[in-house]
Amino acid sequence: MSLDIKICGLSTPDAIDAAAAGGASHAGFIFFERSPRNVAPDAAAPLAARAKAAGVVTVAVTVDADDAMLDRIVRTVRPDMLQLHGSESPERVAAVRARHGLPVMKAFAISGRDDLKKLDAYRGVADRFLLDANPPKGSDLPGGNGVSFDWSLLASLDADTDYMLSGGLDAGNVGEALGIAGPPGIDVSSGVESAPGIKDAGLIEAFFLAVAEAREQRQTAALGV
Ligand SMILES: O=C(O)c1ccccc1N[C@@H]1O[C@H](COP(=O)(O)O)[C@@H](O)[C@H]1O
Repeated sequence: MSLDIKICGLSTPDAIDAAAAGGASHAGFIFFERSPRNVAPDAAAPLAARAKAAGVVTVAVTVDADDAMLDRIVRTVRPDMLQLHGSESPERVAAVRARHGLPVMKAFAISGRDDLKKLDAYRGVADRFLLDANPPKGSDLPGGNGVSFDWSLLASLDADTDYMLSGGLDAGNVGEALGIAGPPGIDVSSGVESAPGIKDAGLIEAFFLAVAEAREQRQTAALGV
């Protein structure tokens, strides 16, 4: 089974290259001023072009952005996909998708089974889901907090739900997350940073190695070797 891997919060050519070299399927760029990973559209444009040239799908991450901001990002950065990480309604997701003609990944904060029911109103509207942890109390950010949720909750998701598992992943826990949830995609940001907003090529490489190791182990176990 294939696995999409998104490295999020990229802001330098070196980090793009490390993500692409490791085999990232998606590269995320944060357009949210309060984030230490925030990039201006003008600065993100050449980075996104670099990721695209390496065959990586580019994702613009926004939080309750208005049309003017989304217009500017789409015009300048030309992302392949939009990630809506705020409290966007199903109607807003549909409107954004129609206005820009781009696939939309809608993010949800998960802390219990009831949170997964919220996805239902977005089925057939969002192209994909991103399931993240609830931000810790007092956090200024809706994502990128390095916090995980109970991955076993995902066992109750419909098998055909297309999502990325996100929140607090790193090289040390991604194998366990894959084993418990078996997601179609994973997303990491602070787990591959040496400090908030500073991506570390060594940590990115370690993350991909941990994913490869875990997948190999699962394959071996499935074959009963
Ligand atoms: O990373 C941010 O600063 C951010 C800001 C605003 C919205 C979303 C953000 N990040 C998203 O959250 C996930 C999880 O991050 P982490 O791995 O727990 O640090 C990240 O991949 C982004 O999609």
